[in-house]
Amino acid sequence: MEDKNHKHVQNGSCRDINIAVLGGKGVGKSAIIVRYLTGRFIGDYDPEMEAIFSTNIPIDGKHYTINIKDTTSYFSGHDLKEDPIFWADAFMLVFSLIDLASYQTVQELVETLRMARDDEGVPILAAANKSDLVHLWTMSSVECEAWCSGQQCLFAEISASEDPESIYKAFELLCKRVRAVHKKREKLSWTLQRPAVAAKLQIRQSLKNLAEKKLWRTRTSTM
Ligand SMILES: Nc1nc2c(ncn2[C@@H]2O[C@H](COP(=O)(O)OP(=O)(O)OP(=O)(O)O)[C@@H](O)[C@H]2O)c(=O)[nH]1
Repeated sequence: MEDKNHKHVQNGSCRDINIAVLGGKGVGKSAIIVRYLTGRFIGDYDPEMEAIFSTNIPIDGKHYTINIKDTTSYFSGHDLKEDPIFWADAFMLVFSLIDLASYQTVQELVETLRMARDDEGVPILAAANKSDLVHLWTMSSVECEAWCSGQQCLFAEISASEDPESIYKAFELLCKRVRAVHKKREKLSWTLQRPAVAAKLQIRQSLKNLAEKKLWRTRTSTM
């Protein structure tokens, strides 16, 4: 996504990827974004600040503009404002490995976002931050990862203060997943614009439905 020195590359025609960074209070949302965009770790941020930051980067040879929304804290899925939910192409849900409540917030957020956007296949990455404070962890990173995989969420263990590489990799993973979703959508719309292909697919689907119906009838008649 970036060159070897993690310099963000500026270039001409770009597609946009909007990423909303959500999570509980003090989990490190601003620290992660600043680390990603500037390569630096800064100790304190204005907690009221809500802003969008942009950068141009290449992903697999194509140029993208990544817009990152730093949101103020959301303590539960019910407090979530609608704005970032429908603005984003992908979500980075941050929790702190030293704050169990922040993990529960992320679990609630996954449920809320799935309900709001699931049919669109919007990628979600759960970012377990503050991995450097290993002596203070209140949960097992392995268990968090297992939960995420059960929810079809991406997972990354990161540290904004000590491990910049982990932050770059997490954003890269998320952007690549967005690109895969875009590609799938483009392929679908290409297919739907070609009546002959669409008709072929429809016939194939009807035959499949028919076969399933027959199988179901056979099963129920032998019960
Ligand atoms: N040790 C350690 N501290 C971190 C890390 N990331 C953030 N912090 C610290 O955690 C505190 C909160 O970080 P912020 O980036 O302000 O967190 P936030 O989620 O944006 O906070 P709110 O906007 O108030 O919800 C700050 O004191 C950061 O220095 C990390 O990876 N390791």
